[in-house]
Amino acid sequence: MDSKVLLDLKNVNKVFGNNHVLKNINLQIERGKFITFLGPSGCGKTTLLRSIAGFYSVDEGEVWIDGKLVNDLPPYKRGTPMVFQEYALFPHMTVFDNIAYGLDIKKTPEAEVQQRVEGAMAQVKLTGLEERYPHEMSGGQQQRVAMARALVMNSPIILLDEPLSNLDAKLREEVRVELRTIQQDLGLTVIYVTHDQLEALSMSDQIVVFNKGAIDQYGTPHEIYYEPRTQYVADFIGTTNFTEAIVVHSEGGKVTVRYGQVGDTITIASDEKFVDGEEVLLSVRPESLRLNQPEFGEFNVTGIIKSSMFLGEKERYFLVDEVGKEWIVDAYDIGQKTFEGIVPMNATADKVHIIKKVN
Ligand SMILES: Nc1ncnc2c1ncn2[C@@H]1O[C@H](COP(=O)(O)OP(=O)(O)OP(=O)(O)O)[C@@H](O)[C@H]1O
Repeated sequence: MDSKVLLDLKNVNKVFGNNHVLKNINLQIERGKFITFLGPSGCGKTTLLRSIAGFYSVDEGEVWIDGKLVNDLPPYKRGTPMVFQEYALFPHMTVFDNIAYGLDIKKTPEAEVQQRVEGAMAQVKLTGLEERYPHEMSGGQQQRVAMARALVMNSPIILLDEPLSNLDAKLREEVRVELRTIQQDLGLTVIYVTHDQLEALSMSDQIVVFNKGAIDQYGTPHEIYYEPRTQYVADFIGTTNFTEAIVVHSEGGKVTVRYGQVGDTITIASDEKFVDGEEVLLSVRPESLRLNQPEFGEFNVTGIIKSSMFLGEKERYFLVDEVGKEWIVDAYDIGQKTFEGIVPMNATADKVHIIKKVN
């Protein structure tokens, strides 16, 4: 086994009654990475996390942690602590006691508990706050206590299940940065569950996108965003425009497609195999489109601006093309200028992604 691989899931299946919740999950996670399980509610993220931690046994398949098959081991023997929503700190215990809890259960000698808790507190920069109670700490500090509680056990993997979901937007952003910094500084392997796309994109080394109990894509944030493998992934991550196209020619990683009413063609790079005549989808991100800049990109669409919306850092335009299809175009740096009412309007894109259709 490759020693870089810390967690290896082989053909994992989990069924609740007649609900097939995890379908043939195959996944390898490398040491020292921040991995995010991303998907809408009910797609199986938590079930997989709990199956890794040992709270659920899998119905089929194998769970390997650090080269060891752990299918039959209970949670405390797997050493993969989970941090839940609200961090599950004990409100009546001091920070020190909260962090020491797992060691106390294992009847660790007192001197060792003292030393390890102090070490973990120093790692997450909480030294000096030993005697505080959770309600006397900020949300970010509580998150760090929860991390220290996992660190003190010398765990190979830390599992976090939507740990920021109860924080307000501003604090969430702060704690995100903090969590990522701790993970990188200490070289931890973290699996993080969220349904928040921005959170996944901004924190992760790799993202696993779940679709109804199966993995649709496993890749870096950039790959997931710019090279979504399926329509589902493209749609779930951020906002995009889809349009139908037909493959005219495909050779050497370059695919030429025909699209739109006029039958324009464009050549797009892709690792996937396509055949001539194949029906495909094109995905064009709103920020890849530029209004009234014909030289900007090869892909183009013409229509009428129906409405616009001010979103702070950008203005979002809704353009309706000749066949009544609506396109979202995001324009940055335009100040007070507005394109509303100008007809016809042309938008061009420099980045277009091609996606296989699933039948
Ligand atoms: N203990 C259980 N018994 C029966 N069904 C369960 C159990 N746990 C989860 N499920 C079902 O399995 C499916 C996946 O749930 P899971 O919690 O893994 O999804 P999720 O992607 O984590 O969603 P969320 O973000 O809402 O937690 C759901 O249909 C859920 O109802």
